[in-house]
Amino acid sequence: MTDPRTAVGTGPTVGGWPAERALLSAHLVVERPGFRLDLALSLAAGEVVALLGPNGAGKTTALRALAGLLPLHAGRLRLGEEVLDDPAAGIFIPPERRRVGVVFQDYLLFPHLSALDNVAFGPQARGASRRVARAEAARWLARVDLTALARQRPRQLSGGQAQRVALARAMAVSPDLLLLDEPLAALDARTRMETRARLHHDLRTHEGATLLVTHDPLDALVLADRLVIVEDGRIVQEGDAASVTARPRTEYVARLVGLNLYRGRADGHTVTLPGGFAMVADDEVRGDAFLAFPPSAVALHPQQPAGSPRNTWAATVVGVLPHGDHLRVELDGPIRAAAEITPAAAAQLGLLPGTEVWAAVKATETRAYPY
Ligand SMILES: Nc1ncnc2c1ncn2[C@@H]1O[C@H](COP(=O)(O)OP(=O)(O)OP(=O)(O)O)[C@@H](O)[C@H]1O
Repeated sequence: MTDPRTAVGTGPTVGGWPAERALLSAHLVVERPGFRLDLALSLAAGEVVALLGPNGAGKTTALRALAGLLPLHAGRLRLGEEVLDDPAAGIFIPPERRRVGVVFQDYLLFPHLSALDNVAFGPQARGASRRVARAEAARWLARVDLTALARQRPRQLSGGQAQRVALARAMAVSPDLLLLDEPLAALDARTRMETRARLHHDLRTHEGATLLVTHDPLDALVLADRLVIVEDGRIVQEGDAASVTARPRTEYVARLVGLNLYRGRADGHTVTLPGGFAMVADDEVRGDAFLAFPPSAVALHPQQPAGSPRNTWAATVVGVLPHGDHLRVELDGPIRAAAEITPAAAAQLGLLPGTEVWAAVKATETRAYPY
């Protein structure tokens, strides 16, 4: 069989596959008062994609449209060989007839049913006999290591266990598309870490495509092969974690990956930012460009540092916040920037809101790239 990844084609690709060969191919257009979702999404079989974005970006709307809980106003949704939604052609397949499994944020387990019957619900709703559905459910519970809890009701389960029952329930219908809406958000930090590792393992064995909606960059980085970032109903950036974190293209993405990011005009190694402040970067770019550097690259001094080929500027401290075992210092000046320094350095500088300092960043720690 020809590997579609090596097939010749000039069209758009998804995870290295031509988009027309993707398992899921969707153009989702949903209109709401004051909001329009307009996203093109393609997912390959076995691929895990994280949909990330700020509040109100349209992530849940996209997930609901894929599940069939919201009809498209325009566009088209194909999963495998089947068109699930195509308003222009008058096609709309209801949720229960889609090969789609959903894990909702609060899991939505039936409180009066045992874990086993919760998982058996899907296969039974799709026509399996009670006996077959329960056998199938037992197999799925074993797969997520919950056989011992099969008879428990949801209120007798911990958050992590309930999450895994919800996952088993979604997977028990052998979905071509698995949708996870903030699957770890309801868990405390410790359970979250363990459950994330479990989920990573379980998703690797899922043969269909998986779309994960999350706010948490760590979930996205650990669980997903590819990130799709949505702002105001549109995709603003997509790619694997390494390329997105190396070259953020919006302020939201820069904050997500913890970088200072600016837009300017580049002329070789110099990037001039709005307001006229110019910075020197290692990269050579011409024309419209992004300039990015991590807060950890910003050194703070009481006086202007002399004699080094650095980017330096006078700044005013506007805030100091703990950040892990460091402090994050918000600076105002010719540019707004965040610096990350040790508590010892902060004490030496006597940093308080209003303190005047000099900031310095080496050109070698500053990246410039076109947009
Ligand atoms: N039931 C609804 N009726 C009308 N508008 C809605 C409804 N639900 C959401 N919206 C609007 O649609 C837009 C997208 O919301 P959505 O919930 O999809 O964003 P989100 O990215 O999932 O946000 P969050 O991260 O806060 O869950 C927002 O402007 C929201 O106000």
